[in-house]
Amino acid sequence: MWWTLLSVIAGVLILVLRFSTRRRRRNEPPLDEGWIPWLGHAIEFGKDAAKFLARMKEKHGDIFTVRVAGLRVTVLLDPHSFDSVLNDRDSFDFTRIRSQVIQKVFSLQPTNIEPTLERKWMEQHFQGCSLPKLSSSMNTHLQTLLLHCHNGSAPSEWKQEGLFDLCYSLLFRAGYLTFFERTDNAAVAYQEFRKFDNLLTKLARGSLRREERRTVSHSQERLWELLSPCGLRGGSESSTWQQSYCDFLQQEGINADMQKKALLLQLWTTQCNAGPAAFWLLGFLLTHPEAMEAVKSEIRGLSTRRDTSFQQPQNNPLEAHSTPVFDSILSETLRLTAAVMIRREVVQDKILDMANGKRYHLRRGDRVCLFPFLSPQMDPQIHQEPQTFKYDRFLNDDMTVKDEFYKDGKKLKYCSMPWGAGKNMLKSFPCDPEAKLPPVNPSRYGFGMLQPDGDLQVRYRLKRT
Ligand code: HEM
Ligand SMILES: CCCCC[C@H](O)/C=C/[C@@H]1[C@@H](C/C=C\CCCC(=O)O)[C@@H]2C[C@H]1OO2
Repeated sequence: MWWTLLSVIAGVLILVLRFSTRRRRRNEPPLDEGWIPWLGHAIEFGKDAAKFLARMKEKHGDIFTVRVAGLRVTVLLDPHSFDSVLNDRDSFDFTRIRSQVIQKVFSLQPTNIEPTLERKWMEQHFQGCSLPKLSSSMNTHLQTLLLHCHNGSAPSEWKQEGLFDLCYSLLFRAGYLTFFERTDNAAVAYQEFRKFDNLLTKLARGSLRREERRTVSHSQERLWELLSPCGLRGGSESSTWQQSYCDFLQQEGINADMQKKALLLQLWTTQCNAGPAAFWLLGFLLTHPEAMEAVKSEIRGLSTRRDTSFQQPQNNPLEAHSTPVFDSILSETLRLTAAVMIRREVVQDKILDMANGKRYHLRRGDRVCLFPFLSPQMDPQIHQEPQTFKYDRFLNDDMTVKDEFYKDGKKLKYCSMPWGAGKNMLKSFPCDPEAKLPPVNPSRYGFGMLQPDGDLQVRYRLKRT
């Protein structure tokens, strides 16, 4: 009896292994299936994608195919060859992957909205004439929040807090007030947003525990509620970005339930990167006195100029002037901490031409993934000592912005890709002067700006000017 059962199980296992594994064909990239049936490398990938892909790069080179949760993913790590993928929209599609992840994370059903129509709407509301208005409103909200961030204590008194929470909370609330104009609930929205954002990578990978699933559902419900005025117009003349977006969705036949879910997607995409980016930028400055001195000196130089832009609270002087030192520090921060994954589905068999002349056959139904964080951003051939923060890495000797970088003697079109492939006054100190920045949370590779594992405690107060 036992023997029969065991041999049936063994037979099924052999069949699963036989049909779920694949052999590498001639002209295909090196194939690494991993040893766990079906899952392949999914666990290692989800735990720390950068570490896993660096190990695979070491083993196979700039292109290889790995098995991840039933899918074959061809990873391309040669930035000179990125355009072979990015410029071929007939063979590589991103709409299906995007809708799948959006459905999983935001419960948003795929719609028939033409992607170019939505992009056009976004451009109209975020770029061109709309941008200065948004930017000025953001600056005003930031200043107001900074003046009131002392919860009753005098603004000039020292306060201690984790820098990450300080930055994320400030940037989120200012962004929320700018886009959603709901003055009553920004702090509550932030609390719920952080709970949701903390579990978002697990939600996307389908690895939430039961308790975590409850937390996510509860935060989603609360956020939908907070964002929900779609269709329940307050004043008929309401002209917020939020109302206008809902009108656009309504015209495209999207019902009220989906509209509020779409608003949460927009809240997340517009707010999930700025706070963490501000944290890393300030964190690097606070732990690198030389960089702090250089940027302060650049700003002092600007503020002694005889112009009025510094006197208008709604203006951000950095927007109106050339600030190569600040720009270099920002580029260096993003090089080290922005980690998007550019994923595509291969929709027809394709011969991929690499910049070195090699050609690889890619199979229809597989996925392709570019991970610019590993290369170009952390590639030692492109950026010397890539793990080290060098504030002047993006500066030329004559103090102009440096944007020429090389790999294999050839100039790179992409030397850092924090923005993916789309077209698209506070005084503070670390509490401990020797403090180091916390390491990154490795589960967030692939989801935009990285977040720290831990925090950097700072003391801060508003500086009298
Ligand atoms: C350092 C800060 C930021 C980084 C690193 C960042 C990065 C990105 C990346 C990688 C994408 C995906 C592009 C693609 O699909 O190819 C994206 C999309 C987008 N970002 Fe940002 N972003 C930042 C800040 C912001 C801010 C402050 C806003 C708005 C207030 C914003 C609004 C958007 C929007 C609307 C999209 C399009 C989303 C979509 O396609 O549905 N981002 N961003
Ligand atoms: C999980 C939400 C998908 C949002 C889609 C939006 O177009 C992209 C916005 C990016 C987002 C990148 C992070 C994760 C995308 C995962 C999709 C995939 O695996 O292909 C984040 C906000 C914007 O920049 O960073």
